[in-house]
Amino acid sequence: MPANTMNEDLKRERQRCSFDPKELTYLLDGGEEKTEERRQREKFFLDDPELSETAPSDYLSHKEKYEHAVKKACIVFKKVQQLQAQGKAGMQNFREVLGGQLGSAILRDGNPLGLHYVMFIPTIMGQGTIEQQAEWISKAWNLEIIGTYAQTELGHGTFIRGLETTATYDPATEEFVLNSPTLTSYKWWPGGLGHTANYAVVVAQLYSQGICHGIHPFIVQLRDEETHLPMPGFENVRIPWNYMLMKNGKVLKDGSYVKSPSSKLTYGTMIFVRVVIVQDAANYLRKAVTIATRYSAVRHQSHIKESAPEPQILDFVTQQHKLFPQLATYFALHYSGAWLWDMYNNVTSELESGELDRLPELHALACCLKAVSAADAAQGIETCRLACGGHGYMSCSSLPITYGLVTAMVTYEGENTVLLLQTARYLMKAWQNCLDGQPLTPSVQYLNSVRRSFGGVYHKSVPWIIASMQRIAAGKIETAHRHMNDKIKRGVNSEDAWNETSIELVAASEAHCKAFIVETYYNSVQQIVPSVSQQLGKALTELCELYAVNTLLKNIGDLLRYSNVTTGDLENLQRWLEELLAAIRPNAVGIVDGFDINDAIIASPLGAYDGNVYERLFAEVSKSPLNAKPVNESFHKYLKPLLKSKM
Ligand SMILES: CCCCCCCCCCCCCCCCCCCCC/C=C/C(=O)SCCNC(=O)CCNC(=O)[C@H](O)C(C)(C)COP(=O)(O)OP(=O)(O)OC[C@H]1O[C@@H](n2cnc3c(N)ncnc32)[C@H](O)[C@@H]1OP(=O)(O)O
Ligand SMILES: Cc1cc2nc3c(=O)[nH]c(=O)nc-3n(C[C@H](O)[C@H](O)[C@H](O)COP(=O)(O)OP(=O)(O)OC[C@H]3O[C@@H](n4cnc5c(N)ncnc54)[C@H](O)[C@@H]3O)c2cc1C
Repeated sequence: MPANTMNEDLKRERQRCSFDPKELTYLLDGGEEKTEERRQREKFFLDDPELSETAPSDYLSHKEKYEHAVKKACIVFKKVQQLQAQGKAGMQNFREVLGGQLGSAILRDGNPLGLHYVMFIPTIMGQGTIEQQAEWISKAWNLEIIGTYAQTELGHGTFIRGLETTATYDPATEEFVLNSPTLTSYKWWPGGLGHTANYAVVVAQLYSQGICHGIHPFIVQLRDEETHLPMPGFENVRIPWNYMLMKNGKVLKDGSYVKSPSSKLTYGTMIFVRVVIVQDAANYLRKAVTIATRYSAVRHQSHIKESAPEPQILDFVTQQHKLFPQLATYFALHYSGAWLWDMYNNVTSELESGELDRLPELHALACCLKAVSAADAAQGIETCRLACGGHGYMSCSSLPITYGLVTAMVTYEGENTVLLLQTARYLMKAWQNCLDGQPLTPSVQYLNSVRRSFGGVYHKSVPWIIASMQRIAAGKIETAHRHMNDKIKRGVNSEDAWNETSIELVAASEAHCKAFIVETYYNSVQQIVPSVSQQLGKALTELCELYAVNTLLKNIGDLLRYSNVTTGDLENLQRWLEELLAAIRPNAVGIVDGFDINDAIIASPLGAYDGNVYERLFAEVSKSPLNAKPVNESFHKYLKPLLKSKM
C-alpha cells in the first residue's frame, strides 16, 4: 500500500466540513486534556507489539481463539497495573481505561476477564457488607482470584424467582450447602465460567430454618487456586456462613433471617449492567457508522446523472437516509446513556442511606433504555453493513462481528421484551395515578399535560415533535390500560389480561422510551450549543432534528392515530427530513472524524482514516492461510478424482 497517501475524496470531504472535528472530539471526551489522556492510553495499549494482531483471529480455531484471548487479557491486565502505579487507572475509571471500544478492539473475540470486572466485582461492591468488600475486592481487583456472575441456569434465565439452585443454611456448622440437583439447574451462560474463573457469585434460593427466602448471592469457589482443577460439582457444596453476600438480606448465625429493606436490591448488579449497556451500544454504533460513512465517501458507483462521472455513493439520498440517522442515533443514545448513568449514581447513593423511593423509576428507565438502545444499535449496525454492499458482508469489514456483539445485548441482562414489560408495569401504575390525580415521577410527568390537551398545531420544531411523541406514548399507555381493564371487567383475571394485552404494553413502553430519548437528546443539545462554536452547534442541532423527525416519521401510523396531525403536516415533515439530510451531507465525514476512533479500533479496511479502501481490502484477504498456496490439497484429494470419474 502506498505509504501516507490520503484518499482524494476524503481530502475533499474534510475540506468542506463546516466545523473543526477536533472540537467535537473534545466535546465528547470532556475536554482537550481528556482527549489527550485517552489517546495516550490507546497508544499505550495499541502500540504494544504483543497486543497487535499478527493474523486476524478469524483464522484461528475456537480453542486457539480462547487461548489467544487469555494471553492478551493477561498482558492488558499487567499494563493496567502499570497505569495504576502511575495513578492513571483505578476502580473509579476502569470503564474509561478499558471500557467498550478499546477493550473490544484488543480482545476482539471476547474478554475472558470481562465478567470479572463488569459483574463479579460490582456485585461484591453492591451486595457485600463492608467486611466482605474488604476481604474480596482487593483480591479480585488485583486478580488474585477471577470471578464470574452465575445466575442463569439451563432452565431459567428470565424468571429468576424460578432458579433451582439452592443454598441451605446449616447452623450446626455455620455453613451454606449449595445444590444444583437437576439438569435444568446447571448454571449455564456465565462468561468465563467454563475455563477462566475460579470463583463465582452464584445466585441461589436461600433456605434457612426450613423456609425459602428467595434468591440471594453467594461466593463460591469453582476451581483450585493453584491447580485450577474444578472443585466437585454443585452437589452439597459447603461454603462458610460469611460467603453469603449480606449487605441487604442476611442470615444470622443461628439461622434466623433478616429481610432486606427491598427484595429487589438483590437485582442491583443487573441495573448497573443495563445502565452500562446503553453507552456500550452507542459506542459500537458509532464505530459501525464511521466505517460505513468513510466507505460511502470513497466508493463510487452508478449514476445520478448519465452525463456526470460515477458519484460517491454517499451522494445517493437513500444512502444518506441509511447512514445519517445512525449518526444521530449515536448522539441520542450517548446523551440518554449519560443521563441514565447520572441517575444511577444518584439513586445508588440514596439507596446507601436507605432511601428507596426512586428505585422503581430507575428500574423502569434502565429496562426500557437498555432494550431500545440494544435494539436500535443492532439494527443501525446492520443498516451500516447493508450500506457497504458486498464488502460490508466480509468479516474483515468488522461489521458482522460488531453486529454479533450488539445483537447479544438484546438478549443478555434481561431479554428485551421482558424488560419492556417491566417498564410497562410502571407505566400502567403511572397512568392509574394520573387518573386518580396522584403525583407522578419526573419521567412520566408528561402524562398529565397530554391528558389535558390532546391536540397541538404543527410547527417545524423539535419541541413539537417531543410533544407529538409524548402524545403517542400517552395514547398507547391509555389504550393498553383501557384494554386490560376492559378484559378484567369482563371477568378475565388480571394476569391473563396482562398477557392478552402484552403486545400493546410493549408498544407503549417503546413509545415512552423513544419520547424520553428525544427529549433528553434535545435538552442536552440545548445545553451544549451555547458553549461550542456556532458551526458545531449548528451541526449538532441538525443531527438532533434529524433524529427527532426520522423517529416521528417511522411512527406515522401512530401519529395519525393519536394526534390531530394532517397529511399536509406529514408532507412538511418529509420535506424537513430531506432538508436535514442535505444539510448534514457536507459534514458527514467531519462528524465521524470527530469521533476520533483510532484505526486499530476501527479494524476495518473500509473505515480507516486514510480511506485506502481497496488497497487495505486486498492486503486483508492476502492474510488468509487459504490464499497461501496456489492449489489447495482438497483439489487433489476430492475434486480431481471426482472430475476424473466424470471424464
Ligand atoms: C483484562 C484486564 C482488564 C482490566 C479492566 C477490564 C474492564 C472491562 C470493562 C468494560 C466495561 C464496559 C463494557 C461493558 C458492557 C457490558 C457487557 C456486559 C456483559 C454481560 C453479560 C451478561 C450477563 C447476564 O446476562 S447476567 C444475567 C442477567 N439476567 C437477567 O437480567 C434476568 C432478567 N430477569 C429479571 O431481571 C427479573 O426476574 C424480572 C425483571 C424479569 C422479573 O423479576 P421478578 O422477581 O419476577 O419480579 P416481578 O414479580 O415481575 O416484579 C416484582 C417487582 O420488582 C420490580 N423489579 C424487578 N426487577 C427489579 C430491579 N432490578 N430493580 C428494582 N425493581 C425491580 C418489578 O418491576 C416489580 O415491581 P412492582 O411492579 O412494583 O411490583
Ligand atoms: C452472550 C450471552 C452472555 C450471557 N452471560 C451471562 C452471564 O454472564 N451470567 C448469567 O447469569 N447469564 C448470562 N446470560 C444469560 C442471559 O441473561 C439470559 O439468556 C437472558 O436473561 C434471557 O433469558 P433466557 O435465555 O431464559 O430467555 P427466555 O426467557 O427463555 O426467552 C425466550 C423467549 O421467551 C420470551 N419470554 C420469557 N419470559 C417472558 C415473559 N415473562 N413475558 C413475555 N415473554 C417472555 C422472551 O421474550 C423470548 O422471546 C448470557 C446470555 C448471552 C446470550
